[in-house]
Amino acid sequence: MVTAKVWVLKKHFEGFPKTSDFDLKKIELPNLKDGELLLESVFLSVDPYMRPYSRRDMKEGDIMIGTQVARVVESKNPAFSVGAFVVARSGWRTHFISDGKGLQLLPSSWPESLPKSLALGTVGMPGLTAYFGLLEVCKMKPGETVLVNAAAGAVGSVVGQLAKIGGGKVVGCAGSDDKVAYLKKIGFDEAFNYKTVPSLDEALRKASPDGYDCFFDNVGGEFTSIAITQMKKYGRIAVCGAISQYNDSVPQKGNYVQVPMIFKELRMEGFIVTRWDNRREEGLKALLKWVMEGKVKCHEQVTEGFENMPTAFIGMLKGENLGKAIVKV
Ligand SMILES: NC(=O)C1=CN([C@@H]2O[C@H](COP(=O)(O)OP(=O)(O)OC[C@H]3O[C@@H](n4cnc5c(N)ncnc54)[C@H](OP(=O)(O)O)[C@@H]3O)[C@@H](O)[C@H]2O)C=CC1
Ligand SMILES: CCCCCCC/C=C/C=O
Repeated sequence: MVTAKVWVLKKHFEGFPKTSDFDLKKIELPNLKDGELLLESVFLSVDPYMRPYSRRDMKEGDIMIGTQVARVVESKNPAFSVGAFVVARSGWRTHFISDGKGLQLLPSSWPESLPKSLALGTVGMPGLTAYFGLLEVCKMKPGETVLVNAAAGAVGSVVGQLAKIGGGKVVGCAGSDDKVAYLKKIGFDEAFNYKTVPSLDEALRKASPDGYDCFFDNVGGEFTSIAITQMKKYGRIAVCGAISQYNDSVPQKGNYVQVPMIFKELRMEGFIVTRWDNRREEGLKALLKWVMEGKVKCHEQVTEGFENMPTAFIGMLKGENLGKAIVKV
């Protein structure tokens, strides 16, 4: 008999999540039936989407949603052998039983030298978000200038590096001087700390006096209102995330987007990465290749211990992560 530890949403978040909104519980798992397998989480992901999706998809008492890299520890399913690693969407649990549906085996080409946790970051959902957002939503072309915010995070850091691979100029904004130094190290042409610049408008203008062809927006809110005025004619805005708004109890009121959109003839498109699930293999193959060639660098903010899941999640929302926020069980 295996005892799983799970984190449940004790109370829906009001404003910024608090550790008291979560409860750690234990669940006895039954013996396996034919076709089932027992998995043990090795790395778990904490992601911004958990904040808005918890309100939309969960009720109090539910196990927190989320993705992990897990190892098969027992199997009565011939498609999964003991010792294999999978990416699962099984929520915040140390152990779980699956019938195999929805589990994604790590590619057989996954190099031994590469941390498996990258399957939750650069070579996983956030990397795919950067890849399809830049390719299919921004439709970035060589020579264009790309702006990305939350640039030192899981998605943003990949966006900037892919824009460089694609022959663009890239400007990144992040919330600390260490993050800015990291962006310069991984090849961003311009980077600044949006929290300390006297004027965001001026900082954006200084970084690219001619304006921006593409804006990969991870933040929304006031940042977007200011950046949109500096788009070039026919610019494209990929609305990827709105993390500056996820914790609002009262919706923000900002400048409206219509006038700059009309006069600059902009295209602004929201997207969810799962739109390209049918091209997942293509995206992962490209990302894995660039990582192995050293063209895309990865950084992870690893929190040790399953008991620290809520702290890691809250820390990521506060901006404490450089690169992908991961919990190592
Ligand atoms: N559409 C889609 O399919 C997907 C969308 N997303 C979205 O992409 C965005 C980035 O996600 P991800 O890369 O995983 O997360 P990150 O690794 O970038 O972590 C979140 C970062 O957001 C920044 N941040 C937090 N609060 C604010 C704020 N009020 N204003 C500005 N920045 C803030 C912080 O960086 P800093 O220190 O720079 O402020 C923090 O480190 C999120 O909005 C997320 O919801 C992610 C995956 C898929
Ligand atoms: C791995 C589960 C599917 C994740 C989809 C994430 C979409 C994110 C939206 C905003 O953050």
